[in-house]
Amino acid sequence: MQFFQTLSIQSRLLLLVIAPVFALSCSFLLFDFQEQLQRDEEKLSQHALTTAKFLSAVVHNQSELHGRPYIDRLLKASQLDREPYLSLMITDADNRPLAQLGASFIVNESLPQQETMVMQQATHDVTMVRIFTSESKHALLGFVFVAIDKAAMIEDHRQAFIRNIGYITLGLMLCSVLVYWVSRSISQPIRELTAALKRFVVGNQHISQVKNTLPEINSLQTTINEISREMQHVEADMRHRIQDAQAQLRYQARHDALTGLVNRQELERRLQQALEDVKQHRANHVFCYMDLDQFRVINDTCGHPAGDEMLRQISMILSQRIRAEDTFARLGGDEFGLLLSYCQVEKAIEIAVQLRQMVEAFRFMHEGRLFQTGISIGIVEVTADLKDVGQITRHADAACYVAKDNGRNQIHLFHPEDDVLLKRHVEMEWVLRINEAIEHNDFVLYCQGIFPMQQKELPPFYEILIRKRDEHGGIIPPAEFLPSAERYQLMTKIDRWVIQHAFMALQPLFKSQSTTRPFIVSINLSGMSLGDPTLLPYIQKCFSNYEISPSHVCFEVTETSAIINIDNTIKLITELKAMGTRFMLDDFGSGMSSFSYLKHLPVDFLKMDGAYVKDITINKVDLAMAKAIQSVAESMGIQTIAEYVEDQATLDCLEEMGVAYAQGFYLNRPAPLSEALSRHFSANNTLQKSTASSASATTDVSA
Ligand SMILES: Nc1nc2c(ncn2[C@@H]2O[C@H](COP(=O)(O)OP(=O)(O)OP(=O)(O)O)[C@@H](O)[C@H]2O)c(=O)[nH]1
Repeated sequence: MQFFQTLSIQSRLLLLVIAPVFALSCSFLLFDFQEQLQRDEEKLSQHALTTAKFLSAVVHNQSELHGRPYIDRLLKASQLDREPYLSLMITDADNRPLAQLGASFIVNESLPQQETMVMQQATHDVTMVRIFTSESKHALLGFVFVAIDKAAMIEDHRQAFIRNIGYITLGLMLCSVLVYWVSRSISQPIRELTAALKRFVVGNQHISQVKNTLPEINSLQTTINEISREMQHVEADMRHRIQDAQAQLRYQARHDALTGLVNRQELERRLQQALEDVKQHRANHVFCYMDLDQFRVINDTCGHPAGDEMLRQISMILSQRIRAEDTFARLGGDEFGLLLSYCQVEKAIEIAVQLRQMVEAFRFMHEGRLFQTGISIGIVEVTADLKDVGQITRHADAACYVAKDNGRNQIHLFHPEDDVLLKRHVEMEWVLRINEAIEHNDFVLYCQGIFPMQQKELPPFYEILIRKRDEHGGIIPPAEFLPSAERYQLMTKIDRWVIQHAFMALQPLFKSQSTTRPFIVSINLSGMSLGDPTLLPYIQKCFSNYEISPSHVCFEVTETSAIINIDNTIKLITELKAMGTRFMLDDFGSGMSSFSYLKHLPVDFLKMDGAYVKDITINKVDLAMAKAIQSVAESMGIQTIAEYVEDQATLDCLEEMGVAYAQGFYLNRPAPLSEALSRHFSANNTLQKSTASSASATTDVSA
């Protein structure tokens, strides 16, 4: 059964049709062979007996044998000569042959006394009849023997049987060809369909097949052809949709959804091409940065959708004046960019004037009210000395700022001094934002661990770092706002905010858990705070308000700011140290006269400037500097801290040198204060490498 299941349709049909027919035919022939043989044998026996008796009667009626010629004629008349299996012999009383017909045979047995008898004689059945005289003495005249040659008869039947088997085999072979042809007409289309379906599976939807004469296969093929056609339609449809979607995505990626103008990314790409063109072929291109004047008035009085409508209308009007080879883009909000290709500055100014006039002449109607606006345009020529696209847009932005500053609805060609003006403007904006952040508590405290290397049982430090939250919940790094804060004397405010909020956050922890896993927080003080005489009482008040032990706090002062305010700094350090607070000299080694001032500053720790630590394993001078700092600190009983530790080799080198503490991305990255401290209480905070959980932090610039 198992074997049968593995056979193909063709093999199964051949097996089912040919094998039984062959077996049946052979059985039938065999049966027929035996029947025929038996019938012939009986018929011949009967014939032999009748013939023998006939001859014996004839001979008997003649009373004597009339010589050989008579007997021969008699024999001829017996019709035996037509029968191939019979032979006949007449003998005299002494069994000497008198006449013979057919094959010769010898009766060599002693003859029985019966008058008629059938004897088995080798391959012959011999019928014997005694011939007597008809007179009363009843004397024996002779014998008539009729023999059946059974061997010859069997041989003839056997050959006939073999011939018949041959005919049957031939017939079956023809039949096999027919069966093969029929089965092939079934299996072939199935094979073709299977192959087509396999191609279909790997993505070729063209599975149409030639028509087949078998109705069942035909119906299957028709169905599959229909599926194929349907799939081809679906595929073509899908391909079109995908192409449409891709085209739409490509369009959306390059265009502004509100106005349909090119967007900032596309404009920057074209600006890049223009810059390369200028550098390679000295082409003339001009870029204009345009900003609508007092646009927020429309938004505020008519609502955002009306503002959108106005932006759409102005975009449409200005587009009409812009040449096909130019790029007019919306950069966001009410800002537009215009790249004038192959255009001289004079011509660009002319175009800008026309655009400004068009905006001036435009009236926006909303709910029966008419609004008028202006546009400020900054122009910058794309020249080969410009570094990149960023510089082109910054210059254009600066020129536009000057145009606004000149009273709005103006055109201004970029001048290098404009950058300074813009920078100042940005800084002024930061002043506003920092004051707002202090008021609304929009700063966030982060911290980074500082771990002991020599005496691992010592408590770690956590340096408090400041970040600002933006309007979208993102985090702004301190490098963005601290320079402005320093320039506009906001650092004392920021330092106080940090001290107060760090103490507020740490108060419950110091109360409950500081004894189980002690740690020290390290807070940066700016140069401006060091010069502020009211800082000391402020810190003292915070210690008492938040019940923080001064021994849990360390203040970091930079070498340069300490030097500038040396007297105040020494006073502050001395007073706070008397209460138990520790001090750390930050960025040590960055100033020219670091060592000479060190002996005047009673600090507990020295933080080596990261610039030496970073390349300590590859730069011999840095290594020598670090060793010198370590050696001086050791001789003064001051412990050292190395920042910017970024790999194991640096860590090993510092440990071997005797540096007491290490800080850096290799150990841990800055993380929100609460997150870092909960890690402190849940983990073993001796020296350990940074983990993925702290990867959220950004590049650090200490506050
Ligand atoms: N309707 C609408 N307003 C937007 C969109 N994007 C930004 N704005 C608003 O556009 C205004 C841009 O104002 P600014 O360019 O900063 O200032 P202004 O009022 O135009 O004043 P000046 O530029 O100083 O002349 C802000 O009120 C934004 O809220 C926008 O897609 N649709």
